Amino acid sequence: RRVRIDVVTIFPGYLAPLREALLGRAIEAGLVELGVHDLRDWTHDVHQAVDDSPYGGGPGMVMRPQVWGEALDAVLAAGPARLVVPTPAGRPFTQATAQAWAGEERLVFACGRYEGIDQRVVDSYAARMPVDEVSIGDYVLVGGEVAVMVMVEAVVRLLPGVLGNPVSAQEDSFSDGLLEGPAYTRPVSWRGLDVPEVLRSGNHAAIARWRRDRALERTAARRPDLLDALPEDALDRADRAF
Ligand SMILES: NC(=S)c1ccno1
Repeated sequence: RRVRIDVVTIFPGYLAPLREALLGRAIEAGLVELGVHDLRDWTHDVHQAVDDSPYGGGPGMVMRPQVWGEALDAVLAAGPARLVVPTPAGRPFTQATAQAWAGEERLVFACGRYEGIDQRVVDSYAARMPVDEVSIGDYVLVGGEVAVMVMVEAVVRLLPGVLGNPVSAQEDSFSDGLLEGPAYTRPVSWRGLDVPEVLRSGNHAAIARWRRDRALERTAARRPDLLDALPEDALDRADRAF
């Protein structure tokens, strides 16, 4: 099953890293198809204007609906898709979002400047297809391109055949609702710091318990909100003892 991903942007070169390394290999292996389109290809004026000043006044510029409408009509002509618009004003993009989108056949990402795309673009397409305005975090970027790369990587790594070891996608941070704990590899001692004994004990129950305790400890310290969001039965007695 291949996924088709299209990205519309005024900075197509910004998306070049998607063709590197793991994602590049997934594209070459035919696990994912990637199309990057320059929004300015759908302008008709000599200045290739893609934005204009906002009605109601205020700082910055807003991206023009006509250009976006022609671009998205052209890209969407290839078939139904989920339209994704990265924006700081969006719903949070999480691992659950990535899991859900990994099941889609087609994703189209519209990269807008931070000041945004004329709302009528989202409103007109939302009438006939799924449209998600999502945020990768509470900070402001210059445009949506970096956010699209984050989301494409989070989705594509979940596709069958992309990760060498698919189990790790299941055991990701967040898959059990907790942050992952610390990881270690050789040498046993490095700059006076030793690998925790238990990890070399061969006692798999003790190792699992230690790892769970470290995940609970880290989650409580860094992301208490994730602990609060855990379902009632997620923590067993040993967890609670922790
Ligand atoms: N936080 C997100 S998704 C964003 C897009 C543009 N600027 O910030």
